[in-house]
Order: sequence, then C-alpha cells, then structure tokens
Amino acid sequence: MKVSVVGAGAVGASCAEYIAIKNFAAEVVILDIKEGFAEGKAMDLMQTASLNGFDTKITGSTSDYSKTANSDVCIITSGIPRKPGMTREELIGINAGIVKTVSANLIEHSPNTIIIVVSNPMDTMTYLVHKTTGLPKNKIIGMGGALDSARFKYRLAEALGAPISDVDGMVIGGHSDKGMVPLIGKAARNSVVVSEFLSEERMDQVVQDTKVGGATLTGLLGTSAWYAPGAAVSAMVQAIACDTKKIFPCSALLEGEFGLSDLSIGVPCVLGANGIEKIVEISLTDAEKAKLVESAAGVKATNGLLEL
Ligand SMILES: NC(=O)c1ccc[n+]([C@@H]2O[C@H](COP(=O)([O-])OP(=O)(O)OC[C@H]3O[C@@H](n4cnc5c(N)ncnc54)[C@H](O)[C@@H]3O)[C@@H](O)[C@H]2O)c1
Ligand SMILES: O=C(O)C[C@H](O)C(=O)O
Repeated sequence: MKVSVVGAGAVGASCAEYIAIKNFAAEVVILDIKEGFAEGKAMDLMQTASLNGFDTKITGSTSDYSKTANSDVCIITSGIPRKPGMTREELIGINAGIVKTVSANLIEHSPNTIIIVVSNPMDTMTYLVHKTTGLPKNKIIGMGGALDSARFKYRLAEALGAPISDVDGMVIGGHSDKGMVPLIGKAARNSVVVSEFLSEERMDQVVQDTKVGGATLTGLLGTSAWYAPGAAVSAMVQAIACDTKKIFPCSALLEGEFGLSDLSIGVPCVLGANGIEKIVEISLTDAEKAKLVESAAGVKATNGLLEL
C-alpha cells in the first residue's frame, strides 16, 4: 500500500510515523509547501527505521504531486491549526482554499485514491472535498470521531479507575467543542454500562471533558494536539490497508441516514479496503438523537460559509 500525507507539520509527521511503525504500508510520501520541510521530516523518520523496526519507505516532497501518484490512501493535514481561545470553525477562511487545492492535486495523480480529511473545521472540510471532487462518497472520510472516542475512553478510564483496555465508548456528531455527542449511555466497562459505576454528575463531567479535549490540549500546548490525531489516522488507514471492517466513527456524507442529509458528520462506519463500506445506523435514544440533530445544525451553519 502507498499512502501520501499532505502537510508535514505536527499532525502529518505523526500520521507518517505511526503508519510506518505499524509496518503495514510499503511506502509513505509526505508533501508540504514549505521548501525542504517534508524531505527533512521524511529523512528524520527514516533514521528511526532501524531503531523502531519498520521497513516502510518514507520520502518527502516539496509541492511535487507526481511523487504521490497512485496512492491508495491520501491524508490531508495541510492548513493552520488553532491557537488557544480559538474555535476550529475560525480556521475555515484559510483552510478551505488549501483543502480544495490539495484535494484536486492529489486526485489528479491518484484518481482512485481514498482521502482522509484531517484539516479543520474537519466536517466542513470533508463536505468541501465531497462537493468539489468527483470521488465516490465511500472514498472521502473525515477523521474526528476516532480521536474524540479515544479521548472519551481516556476520560472514562480516569473516572472509573480502570485500565483503558477495559473501557469502550464512542463519540458521534460534529468534531467541534459544542457538537460532539459522547454516547455516555452506551459506554461500558467490560460490557457493563458505566452508569453502574459512576454518578450522573461524574458522567456529565466525563462528557464535558471529552468535548473540550482538543481545546484543553491547545491551551496546554499553545497549538493543537498531534500524537493522538496521528494515532487515530493510522488506525483508520490500517483498517483500510488490512481490510479489517472495524467500526470507527467517521465524518461521512449522509443521505438520509439518522434522518440527516447533505452534510458530512461523525457516525459509526465500517472501514475496509473500499473506505467507508457501511454506515451503521445504531439506535439512538431520543436525547441522543436530539443532540445529533443539534450538532448537524452547527455543522450545516459552518458549511454555509463555504463558497461552493
Ligand atoms: N481532525 C482532527 O481531529 C484534527 C486533529 C489535529 C489537528 N487537526 C487539524 O490539522 C491541521 C494541521 O495541524 P498541525 O498541527 O499539523 O499544523 P502545522 O502547522 O504543524 O502543519 C500544517 C502544515 O501544512 C502545511 N501547508 C500549508 N498549506 C499547504 C499547502 N497548500 N500544501 C501543502 N502543505 C501546506 C504547512 O507548511 C505546515 O507544515 C489543522 O487544521 C488542525 O486544526 C485536525
Ligand atoms: O483541537 C483542535 O483544534 C485540533 C483537533 O481538532 C483536536 O481535536 O485535537
């Protein structure tokens, strides 16, 4: 499998590193607009190969998309990250133009690729790729829910005093501070719903901490996070590369699923060799449904800012 990562910044490099370390891809190309930057990151990562025990070949390129030709999966991380105090939605003005150009360049050289969109505001950037490229909808996947769910599990494990491997939970909805819908009623410790262990108040705290997970890290780091985002992308690429059919919440184009349409938003998806192989319409309580509908309205409002 050949994977291309556009944006050699914090998240792009983390994606490339985790993909390489998991050793399932033959080749990773990193591309950036900044002269020499992707080449430098690729060389630095390749010098970890003998230490970390991988055979994936990582190369870098400054804006030469011919190097990305025939990629099976392309990951878009190019664009600006937020600073403390900002929302992801505020990035739309700069990132929309970047994502539109980058996706067109990628598809010119890899017409059959699967695209994973990471740049924020991610659900709207994913919708933009749907609207401006001719790719089938199963091949355009937004990454947000896999990361938000990992943060949810981290907070659940903390509240439960349990190992993370004992905990399961999923976040659907928009990848935004207000729009995330952590499905706390379905979260479980080794198959036992967490309400058996946690008070309402503690569960509300877990939900709130999860929703502001990205903002909390941005406040601490001065820019947004990269390790867990890179790990989340690499887990999704692995599911595609190895055709595992694992379920991840992904930003997918909806056409009536969950009663929603004409937007891309986080819902449970089966990932395999064909990208999004199925949107899994899990049953939601009335309260969960109402939160998802409210979240969709927020994503649609941001989509409305796009010049399509
Ligand atoms: N979806 C998610 O869960 C998630 C998680 C983390 C970060 N993000 C988003 O990912 C994006 C990248 O974050 P980061 O921390 O890596 O930022 P960064 O500034 O470290 O890296 C961005 C890189 O993009 C490059 N770039 C800009 N315009 C380009 C273009 N036209 N072509 C090629 N490369 C270009 C820059 O030179 C830079 O190296 C941000 O928009 C951030 O908000 C999303
Ligand atoms: O928080 C951000 O702006 C980056 C990313 O969306 C995240 O959740 O880490």
